[in-house]
Amino acid sequence: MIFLENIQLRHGGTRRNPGATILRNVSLSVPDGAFRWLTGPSGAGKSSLLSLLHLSMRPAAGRMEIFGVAPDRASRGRLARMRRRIGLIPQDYRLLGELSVLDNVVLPLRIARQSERDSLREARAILDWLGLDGREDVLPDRLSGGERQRVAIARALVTRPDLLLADEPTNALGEEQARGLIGLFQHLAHSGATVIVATHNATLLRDFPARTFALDGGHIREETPDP
Ligand SMILES: Nc1ncnc2c1ncn2[C@@H]1O[C@H](COP(=O)(O)OP(=O)(O)OP(=O)(O)O)[C@@H](O)[C@H]1O
Repeated sequence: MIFLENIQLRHGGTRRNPGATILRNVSLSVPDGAFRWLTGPSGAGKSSLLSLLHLSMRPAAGRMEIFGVAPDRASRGRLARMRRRIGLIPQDYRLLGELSVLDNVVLPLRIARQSERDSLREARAILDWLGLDGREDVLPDRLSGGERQRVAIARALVTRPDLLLADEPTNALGEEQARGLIGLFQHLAHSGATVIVATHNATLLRDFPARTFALDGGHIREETPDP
């Protein structure tokens, strides 16, 4: 369960200068096992909201709970454990350039100290599903944009996160791949994960109807009901 109440988020603040307000009075709740779209014009605050939910940014004001825990009251160790339950597909992928495709995808499992054999098996299986078999040993800068995006997707999915945050996860993919991916995300939600996907893609929004948060100017302009 995700719960935000009157959240305010600022970027680039210092002690003297509080920085620009990016999110204003954002309140929302998302139950476990729900799929939600997040949409809105460029600069509306979608990536910032995902960073907040990824526990990469702290709100300047408001109340927040992820997995029933208020991050501002959690210990450092607890925060780290919460982060490990969250998968993020960033808009800019953030792959490690000196690591192969396979090592980028295995890394979160190594950090979680899973057995190396199981980790490699799981990473290979997900790379296969994403059509990246045969690309395991390649460095990210030798990949196409769509391949890079699929590596970022594999890295987020390999830990089987309880909360999956995806920032424009289909913008470098073909139509067929994009539809397959959203189908997979909805399947993950049916299996109990909470999935939030930021997109501008009107075709996907139409073809995969789900409750949608429409952000505009840093606040939720509209929350469409379940279709
Ligand atoms: N590190 C930063 N420092 C200061 N301002 C920032 C920073 N990152 C983003 N912003 C500002 O925050 C606002 C929201 O940006 P954000 O990237 O969250 O929007 P978005 O809805 O994801 O946009 P897009 O669809 O273009 O990705 C914008 O005005 C942006 O300029």
